[in-house]
Amino acid sequence: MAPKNPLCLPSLLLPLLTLLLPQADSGSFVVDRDHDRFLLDGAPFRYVSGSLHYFRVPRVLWADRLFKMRMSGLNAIQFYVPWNYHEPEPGVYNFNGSRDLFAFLREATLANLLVILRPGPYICAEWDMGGLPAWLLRNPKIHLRTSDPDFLAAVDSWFKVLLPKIYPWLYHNGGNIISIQVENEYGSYRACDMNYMRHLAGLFRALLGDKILLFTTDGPEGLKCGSLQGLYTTVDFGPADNMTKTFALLRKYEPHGPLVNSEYYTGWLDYWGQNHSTRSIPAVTKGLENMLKLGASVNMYMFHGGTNFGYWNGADEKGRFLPITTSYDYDAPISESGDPTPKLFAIRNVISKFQEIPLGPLPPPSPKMMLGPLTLQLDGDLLAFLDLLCPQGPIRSILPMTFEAVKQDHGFMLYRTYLIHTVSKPTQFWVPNNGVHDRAYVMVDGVFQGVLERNMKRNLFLTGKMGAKLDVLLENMGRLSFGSNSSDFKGLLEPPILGQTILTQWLMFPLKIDNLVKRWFPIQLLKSSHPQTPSGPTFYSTVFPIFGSSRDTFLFLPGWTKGQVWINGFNLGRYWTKRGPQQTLYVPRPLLFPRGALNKITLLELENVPSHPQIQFLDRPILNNTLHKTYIYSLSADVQSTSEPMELSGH
Ligand SMILES: CCCCNC(=S)N1C[C@H](O)[C@@H](O)[C@@H](O)[C@H]1CO
Repeated sequence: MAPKNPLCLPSLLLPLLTLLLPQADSGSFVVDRDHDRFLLDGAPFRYVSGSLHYFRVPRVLWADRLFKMRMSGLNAIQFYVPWNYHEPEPGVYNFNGSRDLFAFLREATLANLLVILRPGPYICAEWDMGGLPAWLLRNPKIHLRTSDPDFLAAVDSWFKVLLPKIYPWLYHNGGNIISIQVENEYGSYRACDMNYMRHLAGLFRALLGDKILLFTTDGPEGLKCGSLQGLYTTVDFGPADNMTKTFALLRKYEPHGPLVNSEYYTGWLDYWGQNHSTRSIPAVTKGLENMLKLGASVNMYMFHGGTNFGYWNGADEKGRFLPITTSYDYDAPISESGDPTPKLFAIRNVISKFQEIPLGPLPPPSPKMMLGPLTLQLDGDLLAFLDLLCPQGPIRSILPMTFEAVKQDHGFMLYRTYLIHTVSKPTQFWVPNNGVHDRAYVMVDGVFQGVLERNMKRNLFLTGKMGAKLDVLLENMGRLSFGSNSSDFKGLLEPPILGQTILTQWLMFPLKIDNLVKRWFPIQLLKSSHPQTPSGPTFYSTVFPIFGSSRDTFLFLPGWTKGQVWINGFNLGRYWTKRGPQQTLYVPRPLLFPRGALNKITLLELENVPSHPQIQFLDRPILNNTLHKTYIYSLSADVQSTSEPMELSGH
């Protein structure tokens, strides 16, 4: 399967040498401007493609998802490469396990699917910082997505590692990659720096050779600044947009060649605290059929969304900071748990009018598991484990430092100071210039006082004796992934104020929570000898066996407020039961140990624990908490509805 590099030449030399060496009769994928179409190996070709993101699906499930996409009638897939997923630190690269994108390319080949690759460097995708690594912000003056030499140096260094690895996978080299996108909707970015786009185009050509089709994608309003001479221009729009007008606009940039919609939205993303997004089947299928009738090539975004595991979700800012939910179900044709939906069959039916569909049935939905309720034990307040969570000890500074300044990219950091005088009357504690990025959980001498949140007007009043410990746990809820006009630094961006006093002399504790949870697994911590009354961020856990085989399931946390979950040491993602709309977290079956082996679940609850610290595993997702109200009453009378009304309120 490995594409051609018969002489095992140094990967950087390959593109140059292919210019000299006669090419074996390898494949070709080109634009035929005379007939407004693509040609694949000389024959007319139209792709019907779907997006799925390997970085949102456990590796053992890739083949399953790709098979279902092929059986849906797709002949290609499209996916991004998140830079921050593969270069966790400058010069440190990770292409292993679920980050082995070359294994994913191999699986796509086995599924008989061509590939449209989108390596960025910026990808948006509701992914943390749109795929750009947070360590870029250790240089606070860097101008992202511009010809800023510091930014370009990091981009060059990354692409000089990635693109030579991609080169053998190009279609004309025997691989399955038929086209490659440069940047992502650059026309929607304020900078509009054509030197940057030209630099990228030159870099891609130098490292990938002159045969691969390079293209750009923009919304209609972005075509002016996002397109570039020498890169094939494509557009993105959804079912509610005017296809005729949008393609007419595209023709101003590509008078000849195939019409391409690189992102036809089959659904949409979800934000914590907002209604669950859906797109209707008739709207989606009508728009798809109209484009296919025109002979356009279409990529459906998303065909399978998957999950924002860990801390990987991004965020948007629309007057308010809006983090993306853990579920990236996207109301896509293949559900978050990999099940074909009615939307998939409707789309498959449309495709069958235009091209051959593989014979045979779609696999049925996977069997699901219900379990519980399970009661969790209190392991202890987060503060009780500070030495283990920050073994190297705190960083001391007069003013608070950002996550980036202390080289903590994701998760949580504890900021500690001491009251220099007694505050006997309730006194306002706040951070000027909206400086909480993104949520602050405030404790005085270990007693939880409440929460401050970015872009949310909320007052918090404290009292405390001179010398009392003031702890502020800062949660990074994910970096802006779209349209941000400035870098999204995380942490306490300004020194907090208590009454009239600016608080200085801070200790910063970057918290390695994932390392500790992994160390705790699989043992069950001894019950804390002195049962505390939990206050503020607190760890809970339990162990449980699954008899028989493990199955997909959905973790439901009735009565819990907000926090993070780990299953067998794997960071499943964030929950925010109190805010919704997502009420359950998808648990992929490969994460669970079958046949009686003990599984361990650990929660870090950040705010308030229910009177009964229980969890359940359900056989269906709850992504729209109005559904939750009806469903939960049919589940069991003793589990009260926990979510608030849909609009943002309270915690
Ligand atoms: C609120 C819209 C955020 C901007 N994103 C848009 S328009 N989209 C285009 C973008 O290219 C893609 O990566 C996804 O981010 C998609 C939305 O799912």
